Amino acid sequence: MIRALFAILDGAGARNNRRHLVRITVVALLEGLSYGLTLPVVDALLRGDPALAWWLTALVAVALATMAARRRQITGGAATAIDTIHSLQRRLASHLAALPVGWFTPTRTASLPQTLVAGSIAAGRGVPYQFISLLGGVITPAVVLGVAALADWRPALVMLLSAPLLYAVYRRTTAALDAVEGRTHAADAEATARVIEFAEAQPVIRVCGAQGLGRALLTDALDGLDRARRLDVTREILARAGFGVAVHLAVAAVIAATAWALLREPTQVALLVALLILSVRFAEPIATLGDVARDMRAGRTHLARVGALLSTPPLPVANPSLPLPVGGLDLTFRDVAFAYTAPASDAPVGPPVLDGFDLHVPAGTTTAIVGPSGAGKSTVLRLAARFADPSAGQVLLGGVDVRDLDPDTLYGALAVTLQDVLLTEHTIRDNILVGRPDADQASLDRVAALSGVDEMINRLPRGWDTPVGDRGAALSGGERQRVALARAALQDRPVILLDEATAALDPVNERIVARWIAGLSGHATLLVVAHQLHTIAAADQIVVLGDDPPGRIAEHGTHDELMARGGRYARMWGMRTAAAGWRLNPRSEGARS
Ligand SMILES: Nc1ncnc2c1ncn2[C@@H]1O[C@H](COP(=O)(O)OP(=O)(O)OP(=O)(O)O)[C@@H](O)[C@H]1O
Repeated sequence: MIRALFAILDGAGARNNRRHLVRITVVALLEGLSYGLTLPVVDALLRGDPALAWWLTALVAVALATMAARRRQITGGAATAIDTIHSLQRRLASHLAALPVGWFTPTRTASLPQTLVAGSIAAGRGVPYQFISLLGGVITPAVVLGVAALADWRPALVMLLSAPLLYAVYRRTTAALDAVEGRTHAADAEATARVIEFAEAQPVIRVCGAQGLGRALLTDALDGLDRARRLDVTREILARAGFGVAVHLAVAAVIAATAWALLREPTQVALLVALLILSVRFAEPIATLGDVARDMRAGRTHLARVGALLSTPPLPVANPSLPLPVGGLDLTFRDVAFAYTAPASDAPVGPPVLDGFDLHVPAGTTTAIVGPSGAGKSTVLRLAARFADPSAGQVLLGGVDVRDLDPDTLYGALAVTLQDVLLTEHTIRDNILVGRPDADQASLDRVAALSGVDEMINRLPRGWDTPVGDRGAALSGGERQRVALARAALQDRPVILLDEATAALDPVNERIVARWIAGLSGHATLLVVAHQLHTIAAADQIVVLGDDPPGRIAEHGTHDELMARGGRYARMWGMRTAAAGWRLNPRSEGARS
């Protein structure tokens, strides 16, 4: 555990905890000495030895020193724990911010609160609270053993022999419990992910009448957790009982050895009594190890998780000092291949989504990507934003491979609006200001007008100060997209990536997106994934991502060029235009207007 703890501490944290280990060691030594002094005191008392006064004075002096050292240990322990928790949580937060976006799968995300909170608390408690028992359980008996050896070697030898045996029992029981704890945590994370999924999917589950299926998935996960916990508790009880029996057997052996050695020597009765008292003192601190075993085991598991998280490599940057060219930036995909991989391994989970994909978006121009659902349009944007890296080929921003750019440089050049708009539980103003916190009201008004947010502000009673609710739940899909568009426009970045929200497929939002694109084109390099062809008809370049062969551009050109060609794009346009003409007629449902 100590290795796991020091492996995750930074320099200052390690120094603090090392200093505190010294305090604990001093207390444990003094405690062992005061236990040990009971031997000469009892011996002198029973013999009527005049040296009793000296031994008593020594015992009182050591007891006072122990009290003072313990006081220092308690105050120092609290400060060490608080500092450790605080600095570790900060490190974990900044490490998380540097991890690749693809790392955040639902199961990993579900276990994060436990790793962040329970993990850092375990690190904080490790030395100040758990090592007290651990070191006390080792150092204090060692001192007692030393004192016993000075009086008589036979009980001391039994104590010495029992120590490795007790240690072996302790290691064996904790190792078995570690394995169970690991399984419990995995079941815990799985159940948490299922609970979140179950809660979030409620509307779909109810509308589809799939309550039974939803509940079955949830109860399966909870049953798994229940089984793991039962096993955990059973093993815990057996382990504690086993260790307790081992400690009592050790005490019995010491008492038997003492009695066997000294009972036949009537002159040594005083020493016999003193050694019997000492043998109990020997076992006492060891027995407490059993009590803290669960805590220590849980602590070790939490520390291992924190260690694993901290050792997850951050987004690799090949050449972080490379700067971007000043001014407009072009975006190039050069012979890119990409397949999604399983979270736990690098094994592809399906066929390549992109294969031999080439695209050049000149600086200051607008390129739109269209194509059938699942063709890989959003994936192109994810690669441009480096939410994932291609398995082959390159994505170049301003001529520089995005893998060579420090994340601050890369994200300093990009504004990204995804299909699933992410808003935080603050006001409309706060959510837009995330893009540029120091922006003035004039800038806010400008982007609000460009993104259709002005209409919302005028309509909503609290205007700019309207809370958007949990993840923007108080706004419609189209309204959420408008806030996100305003945020991206406020960022004023040379490159803007927009994945149109399918939740905003209505003529009003379509016009808003078209106006937003027109307002920014020429000022920034725009790459837009479009679900509404009308929003991107004015784009400088439209690329159609095909599914035959998949992951490649089937055709590209301007709207007029593609229409004149009469290929895929023209067919898509024709279908969308035809679909737009359909409406429900009260008299003949499905009739064309
Ligand atoms: N995280 C993921 N893990 C595994 N496969 C994924 C993941 N995300 C997307 N895919 C798969 O990759 C393919 C391309 O997905 P992508 O989201 O890029 O398509 P799209 O063209 O944007 O679709 P849509 O128009 O429906 O949004 C799809 O087959 C999809 O199932």
